[in-house]
Amino acid sequence: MSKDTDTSFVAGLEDVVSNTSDICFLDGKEGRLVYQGYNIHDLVNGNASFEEVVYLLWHGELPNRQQLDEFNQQIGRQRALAPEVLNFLKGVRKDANAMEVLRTAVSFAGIYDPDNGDESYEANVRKATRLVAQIPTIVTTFERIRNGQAPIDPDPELSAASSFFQLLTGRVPDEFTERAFNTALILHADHELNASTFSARVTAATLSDMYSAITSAIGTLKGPLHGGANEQVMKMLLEIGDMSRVESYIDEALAAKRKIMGFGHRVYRTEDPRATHLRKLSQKAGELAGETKWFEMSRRIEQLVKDKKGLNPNVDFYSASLYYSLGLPTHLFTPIFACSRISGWTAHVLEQYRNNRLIRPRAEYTGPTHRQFVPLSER
Ligand SMILES: CC(=O)SCCNC(=O)CCNC(=O)[C@H](O)C(C)(C)COP(=O)(O)OP(=O)(O)OC[C@H]1O[C@@H](n2cnc3c(N)ncnc32)[C@H](O)[C@@H]1OP(=O)(O)O
Ligand SMILES: O=C([O-])CC(=O)C(=O)O
Repeated sequence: MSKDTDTSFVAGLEDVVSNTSDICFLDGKEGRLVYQGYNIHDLVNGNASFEEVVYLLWHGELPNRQQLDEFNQQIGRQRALAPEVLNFLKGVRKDANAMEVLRTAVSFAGIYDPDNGDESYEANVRKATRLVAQIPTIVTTFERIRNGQAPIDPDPELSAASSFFQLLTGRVPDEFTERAFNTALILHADHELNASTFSARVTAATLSDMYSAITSAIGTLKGPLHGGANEQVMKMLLEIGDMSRVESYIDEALAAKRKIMGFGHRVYRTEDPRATHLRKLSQKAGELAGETKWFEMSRRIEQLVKDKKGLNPNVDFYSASLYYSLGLPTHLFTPIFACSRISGWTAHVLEQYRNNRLIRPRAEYTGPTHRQFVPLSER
């Protein structure tokens, strides 16, 4: 078959540049992650709030005091779910996968969004604000319902980090938990053209709506090669169970050519700069919880995988033991990733709408050509 394209096949689109973007700069050789010009280390060390980072990703500038107060109010006021979405959460099977519930609830929420059908840019910013506000409410409310607990009304005055714990447990978290969770939300907020963000942009580029794009992204984040890895890391730690079993577990897994979850990255060839913060927070959270074994086992796994395979931990590795030490259930780890990444997904969808072109790559055809059709009666 004649070839009508000059470009050659690149497995997994590795290093292929698909669009320009002002949102996030990733230097895989130096291990640098920059949101709209700000290094994540400066955002974390400067005690930025997650809300400031969301504003930065969407508008390209950090908010001043008045802009931040207004933005916090907008988010706080939009946390409550539409009754139809709440009823969906009450009716869905209690043993459902939390990411599947989130994916379906977000898709459902789009139908009841007050701006449904309005595709103006302003309406899309309002939809993005509702998504940032309501995804944590969906995640925490379903968790309570499935545990036989009554949903909790959101408190519009709380920060995103505090609100998550209040909606889950009914109590505002202590200072360390609030700070650690806020940091984790900042670190997961955006990451250039990762698989789920790309998926959101592909959907948006057909000029489909914001909720369709985010539904695509949630389905993509769920996979264990992407956001789903954080849950798999904790399952691995629990399965190993004890420091004495770490080395044999890793040796067996590597000998069987199984992937060690939370290691490796398509772009970073150095330490993932997010892991640097999450490692410290995991250690501190373990000390405060009075159980350091998950952190210590993680450190040992890190050493072994580095020595034996030359691989570094990614964002999903230390977030697992951190969340576990903060008392969060393992099956909420990937939905928590979505509570943060919704900021980056929506920033990219808005950017796609501002400067759109349909995303439609080609495949290199490897199947047969010119086969002779045989009628059904002769096959
Ligand atoms: C938020 C995020 O999405 S971060 C990533 C989260 N995912 C994970 O932690 C899952 C484990 N990691 C992986 O599967 C991969 O490293 C990915 C998916 C992140 C990147 O994948 P790719 O860039 O396609 O790299 P690929 O899978 O081809 O790996 C290259 C080589 O390193 C090996 N390798 C990569 N990651 C790992 C790992 N975690 N454990 C063991 N070996 C690994 C591969 O087996 C392969 O070896 P080979 O060349 O001998 O066959
Ligand atoms: O960039 C990627 O491929 C995956 C990742 O680390 C992220 O989405 O945070």
